[in-house]
Amino acid sequence: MDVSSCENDDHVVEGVSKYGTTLKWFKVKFLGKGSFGVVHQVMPLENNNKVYAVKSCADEYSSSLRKEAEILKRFIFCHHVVQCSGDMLSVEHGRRVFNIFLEFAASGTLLDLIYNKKYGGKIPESDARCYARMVVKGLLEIHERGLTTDEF
Ligand SMILES: Nc1ncnc2c1ncn2[C@@H]1O[C@H](COP(=O)(O)OP(=O)(O)OP(=O)(O)O)[C@@H](O)[C@H]1O
Repeated sequence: MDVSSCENDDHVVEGVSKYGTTLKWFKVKFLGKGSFGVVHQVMPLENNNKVYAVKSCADEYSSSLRKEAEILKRFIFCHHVVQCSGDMLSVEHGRRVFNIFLEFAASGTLLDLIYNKKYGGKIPESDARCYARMVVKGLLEIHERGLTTDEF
């Protein structure tokens, strides 16, 4: 797989999948950083109606992110688990980068939501009940598909 010809612009990235398909995407903004990578809101160049959250890390340190992608792909069509629609390799600043394409959650994580302007650190009980229900439904879907903590 040759990804060395990919574009090297700060905002436009070209990725290639393991099947050889290519996609160019535009980094709209930085969303955050976690233990395994950095996350950007992105838009495919040829489809401006789609928005994804792309989590990326250097390919040589991508084993955890690859595992995350493999686990998420088992939860396709689960409404309460963030959807992963694939992964691609790109080259940025001369380095191979592993990227996973996630369903974009406009409000970010539950923690982001708690501290946003709307809630200012405290979620009212009625809304908290709704979020708790969503978390429990997600957990149920995860258990139904047989994921155990041994696989992490
Ligand atoms: N699918 C998404 N949609 C929108 N924002 C996201 C999405 N995934 C991650 N983010 C943003 O990027 C940040 C980093 O996410 P990431 O999943 O890498 O780490 P985390 O889950 O917050 O922490 P850790 O990896 O340490 O458990 C999040 O805090 C969130 O603000």
